[in-house]
Amino acid sequence: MIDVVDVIKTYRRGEQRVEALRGISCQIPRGACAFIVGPSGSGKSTLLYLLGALDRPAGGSIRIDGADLTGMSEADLNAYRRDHIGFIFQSFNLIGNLTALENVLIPFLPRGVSASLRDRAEALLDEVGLSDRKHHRPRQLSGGEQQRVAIARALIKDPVLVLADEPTGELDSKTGDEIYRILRRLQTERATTLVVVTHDRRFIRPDDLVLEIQDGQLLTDS
Ligand SMILES: Nc1ncnc2c1ncn2[C@@H]1O[C@H](COP(=O)(O)OP(=O)(O)OP(=O)(O)O)[C@@H](O)[C@H]1O
Repeated sequence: MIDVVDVIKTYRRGEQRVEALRGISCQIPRGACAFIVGPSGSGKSTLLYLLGALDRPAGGSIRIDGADLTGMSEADLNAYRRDHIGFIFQSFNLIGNLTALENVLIPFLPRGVSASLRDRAEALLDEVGLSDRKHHRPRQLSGGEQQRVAIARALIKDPVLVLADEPTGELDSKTGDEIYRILRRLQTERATTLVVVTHDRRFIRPDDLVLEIQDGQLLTDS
């Protein structure tokens, strides 16, 4: 369960203060699929980054399965993000000179890769339909294939939470449909919580949680 209470985020832009989030409260049940929607500049990515421990709120609290992100030291926050949260970005963010398999293993490269971990990475690439692309580099892969590598990379650490920021924003609609099919299948199989920022509401299903933001405030939470 993700528990967000009265979260505030303010940015400085020169002399100006931008109130990106103005008291957001919501709960996302474990294993849910939640979509953050709203107009451009409303605070969607800001909320996603706070949930992903990439930044800290100026006020309020965020708990994930009881872990209080807002109370953590910088080192603990970095470790929490590294070990428990998977990220999927619009522009895939793969490392160009590494193969698909090596990209999936990135979260573990600094700590060493065991044979069983390598097997797990290969199995994940099989699951996202890239069995015959494991040793290709990103430039040899289509956008949809690159995003599938990114999905495998997000899942390799068995995260409690997967965050996706416009995951189909750079893909055509057919490829986008495919990416959501894969994401949802893997999320359901693993009972991982998935939170997605999108402009495209056609991917939202009736059982999903919809967090609609406008001017840094939540309009609805269901
Ligand atoms: N690092 C930053 N410094 C200053 N202002 C920022 C920063 N990041 C975001 N903002 C501002 O905070 C507000 C919310 O931005 P955010 O990126 O969260 O919106 P968004 O809903 O994700 O927008 P979009 O749909 O266009 O990506 C905007 O006014 C934006 O300009």
